[in-house]
Amino acid sequence: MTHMHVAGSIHADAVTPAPKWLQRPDDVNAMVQMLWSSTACRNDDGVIEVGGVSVVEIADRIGTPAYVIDEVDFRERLAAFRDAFAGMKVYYAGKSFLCGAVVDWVADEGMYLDVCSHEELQLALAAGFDAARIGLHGNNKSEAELELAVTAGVGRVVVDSVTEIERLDRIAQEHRRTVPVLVRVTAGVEAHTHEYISTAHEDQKFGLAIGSGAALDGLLRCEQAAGIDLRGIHSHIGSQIFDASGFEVSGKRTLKLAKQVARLIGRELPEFDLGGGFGIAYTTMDSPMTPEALAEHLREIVEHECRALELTLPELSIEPGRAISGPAGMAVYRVGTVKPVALGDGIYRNYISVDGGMSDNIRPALYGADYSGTVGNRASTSEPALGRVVGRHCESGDILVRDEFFPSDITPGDLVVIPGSGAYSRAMASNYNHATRPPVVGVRDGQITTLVRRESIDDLFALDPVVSARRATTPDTDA
Ligand SMILES: Cc1ncc(COP(=O)(O)O)c(C=O)c1O
Ligand SMILES: N[C@@H](CCCC[NH3+])C(=O)O
Repeated sequence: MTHMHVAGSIHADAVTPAPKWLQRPDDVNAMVQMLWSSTACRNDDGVIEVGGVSVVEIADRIGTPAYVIDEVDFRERLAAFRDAFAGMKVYYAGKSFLCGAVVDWVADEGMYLDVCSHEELQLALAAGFDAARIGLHGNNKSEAELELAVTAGVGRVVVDSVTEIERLDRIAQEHRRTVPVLVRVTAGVEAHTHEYISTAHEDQKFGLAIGSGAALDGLLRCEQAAGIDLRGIHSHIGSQIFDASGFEVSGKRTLKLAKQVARLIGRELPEFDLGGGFGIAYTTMDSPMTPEALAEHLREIVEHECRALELTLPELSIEPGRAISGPAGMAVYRVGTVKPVALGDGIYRNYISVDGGMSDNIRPALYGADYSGTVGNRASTSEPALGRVVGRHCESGDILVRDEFFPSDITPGDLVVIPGSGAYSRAMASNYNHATRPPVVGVRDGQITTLVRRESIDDLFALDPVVSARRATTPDTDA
């Protein structure tokens, strides 16, 4: 077992018994509350409600598994970043979760949008988002993708290699445009997070390394490119980061590079993007910073360095994704089987199998990510028992919640609700074992709205020419 935490329930009076070191109800409640979106609560019947809708109603009407987004909470988090970072541009990182409704919410809150693929760019434009407020990322942007960025007039392209600089310059010139560009650099920082979501060390695919001189070379190439308007530097150190020290080191190294560039090109670069990566609480072991605290830290770091280097303060921007979409979402599953497995010394663990799994949340399998969970359809007074929520896929690593206390009377038909599921869950969902990807519903003021519909088996069959052809010629036996 890695560690214990409580996710349990939402109200102090119903909190699942906490470990000994966490016995003060106020502490428990505050930490547990952090995991959930702002309108989530357990109602008088012991059922979890969000946006004024009970998870029982959601499960009955929409089915399970389902992702549920608390619209009020999502918008509050957008606004909290916008206000805390006033004077800076806040780009919502669409990779964490993007759909038409989210594009609208980002636009309504007056914010910017970070897209990192041709498809995300197409979605944002199809949903009517102002191209000038879009930033495009990606380490291997295609010709078609860059062409769309140029012709649509995206606000900035963050370039990631010399090949891309040459490609973008050519495309921009073909269209007689000049494209605003930031150069993504790696500052050689070891961010305190999982290796696969750490992006500022130099031996990986993103960015141009400061240490080797590649970043300086890329910046100078951009400055000389007729199709490129070099605006500044971009540095993203990684994701699910709680500690500002990584930003401090990368800020120092990046601004030193900005100074060096300013000397060589005879002008200061007007923009600097610090990336995203701000951590959220998946369990009570995590303690995220507020947007206000983050803004203060990041401002201080940049102001201090600029003063020391005698640089004018550039226009700053950030790209939070998870910190906005993550806590706004929860996943709802139906329990299918409960299997107690003896661990020795009279201890057992309940393997709680639900109707989803690694196809709708790959993060535990991919990063060893830890989640919390609770029974959502009822409160229980039964003794807590150690549980592991597992999916229905053909993998023993198909785990959704590794260690959590659930009521010992948890039973098939119960609903398991997993908070913190708004980011990188639906966005990274797959069709493994031909699973159909779950829907995303928005809840607000007692209403359920489909944000992304559930995939059907017909959607999957339609991708398969053999099955499609045979179905077309086989009489319908269901009739
Ligand atoms: C360049 C860039 N910006 C922003 C983000 C968003 O990260 P997060 O969702 O952790 O805030 C990422 C993902 O790690 C990224 O690679
Ligand atoms: N997908 C990752 C973070 C995104 C990394 C993007 N550079 C996660 O679930 O934590």
